Amino acid sequence: MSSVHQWIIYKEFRFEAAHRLPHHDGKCRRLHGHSWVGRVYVKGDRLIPQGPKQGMIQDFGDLKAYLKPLVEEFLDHHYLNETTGLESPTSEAIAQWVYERLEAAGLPGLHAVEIHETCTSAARFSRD
Ligand SMILES: Nc1nc2c(c(=O)[nH]1)N=C([C@H](O)[C@H](O)COP(=O)(O)OP(=O)(O)OP(=O)(O)O)CN2
Ligand SMILES: [Zn+2]
Repeated sequence: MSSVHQWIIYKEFRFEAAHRLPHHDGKCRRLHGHSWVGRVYVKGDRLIPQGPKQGMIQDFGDLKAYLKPLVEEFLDHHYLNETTGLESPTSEAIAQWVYERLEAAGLPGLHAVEIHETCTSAARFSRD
């Protein structure tokens, strides 16, 4: 009987951005900002056997390259309601938004995207 191997790695990304939740019944209705932390999780079932990426499922540097244009063009120092086009840019909605863009960019092994809005609040999006 053979065992199934699986590795999951993540790359963290950070951005400063403003948002508001226009339908919220509390303070989040008002324009405010966060130091957001995101994580993209990638899975793989084999380690690259040789060469400069030996022992990796994927190079963290390659993950960073997929994230960079998203962070620069849409997330860091942006108003998320405008740049994402989300009516209510919650952590949940932003996690899905990032996931779908990474998926469209063809990131191999994409597993999940996590968005931490504050030190105590986060959401994770993945597909079954
Ligand atoms: N499920 C969600 N709930 C809330 C979201 C969200 O994206 N998903 N967002 C907000 C607000 O944007 C708010 O900025 C964050 O809320 P909260 O964690 O309550 O922030 P606090 O600073 O009050 O956190 P404490 O650690 O409790 O002080 C609201 N809800
Ligand atoms: Zn907020």
